[in-house]
Amino acid sequence: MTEIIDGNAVASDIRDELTDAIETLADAGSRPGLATVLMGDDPASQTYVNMKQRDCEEVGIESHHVDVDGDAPPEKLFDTIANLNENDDVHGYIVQAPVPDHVDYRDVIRRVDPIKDVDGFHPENVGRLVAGDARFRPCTPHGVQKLLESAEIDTEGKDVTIVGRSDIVGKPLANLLIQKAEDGNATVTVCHSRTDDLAAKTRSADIVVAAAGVPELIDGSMLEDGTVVIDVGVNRVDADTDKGYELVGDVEFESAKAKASAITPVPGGVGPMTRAMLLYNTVKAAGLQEGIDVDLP
Ligand SMILES: Nc1nc(=O)c2c([nH]1)NC[C@@H]1CN(c3ccc(C(=O)N[C@@H](CCC(=O)O)C(=O)O)cc3)C=[N+]21
Repeated sequence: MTEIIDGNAVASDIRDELTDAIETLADAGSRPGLATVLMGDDPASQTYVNMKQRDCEEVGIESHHVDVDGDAPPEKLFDTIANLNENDDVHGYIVQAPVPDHVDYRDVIRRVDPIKDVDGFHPENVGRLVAGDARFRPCTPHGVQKLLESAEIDTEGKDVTIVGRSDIVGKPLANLLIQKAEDGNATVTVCHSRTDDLAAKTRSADIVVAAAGVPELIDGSMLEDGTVVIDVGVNRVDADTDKGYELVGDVEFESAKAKASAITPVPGGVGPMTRAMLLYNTVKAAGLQEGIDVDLP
């Protein structure tokens, strides 16, 4: 039987455990605060921002939100960032990607105070992660590690094929999984759109992580029996539903499930974990900034 790894359940457990850490902070007179910044009106981004606000309420994190007009000059966004850097009630914040085309996301990230960079995207935090001294693990890669751990899937000595080389998933996850650590020690292959013979790379893997942003790129014919399949894709494709779209992963679920020993669904797999690990980083940020030791899950 193929195990369906339930991201909603694992994320919920993590939120429960974070509640204890948030109580420790409260006893010391501090309440963690998370802000989201959204420039423009991308509908998917608005959905995520709303979900993050609900998550915060559930665990007792104060949530803040700033909207920036999509047509505003980049300086408008930079001013928002400067204000958040100064705001002691905000321990962490994220600038939702993508930003409009006239803004360079790299210029944005560099302005975020690294101690408040709960996405883990600032060059200082990227450098620390690569050096094996991570402060904030990027939320999606960290969520993938926690999902594997929850399903008792050991990465030590395993061949992991990551499909996708993004700065927010593929690259940091590859770095985390090769580290000399209990949740690392894997042999990692990173594939991308220019990879020759992708199927050969996925077939030779013990664990496949699909993070290319291409709907149903990976199907069962590209997998050997017994593979663990982690689907990071959250693609909105037009469909005849109430919302006018449906969410589709980077994995063709049914054919992959027939081969996999364990697989994550979309929705309900990695997505909720990304949000849970954002709360985790916010609690960690609050502990660091307030000088309070917190126990993290
Ligand atoms: N600065 C920044 N940080 C991010 O972490 C970031 C970002 N920008 N831009 C966009 C991507 C995407 N992302 C998701 C988070 C949660 C779900 C999620 O919770 N998905 C649910 C369902 C969502 C739905 O119903 O639409 C699920 O898969 O079950 C998905 C995608 C964070 N991102």
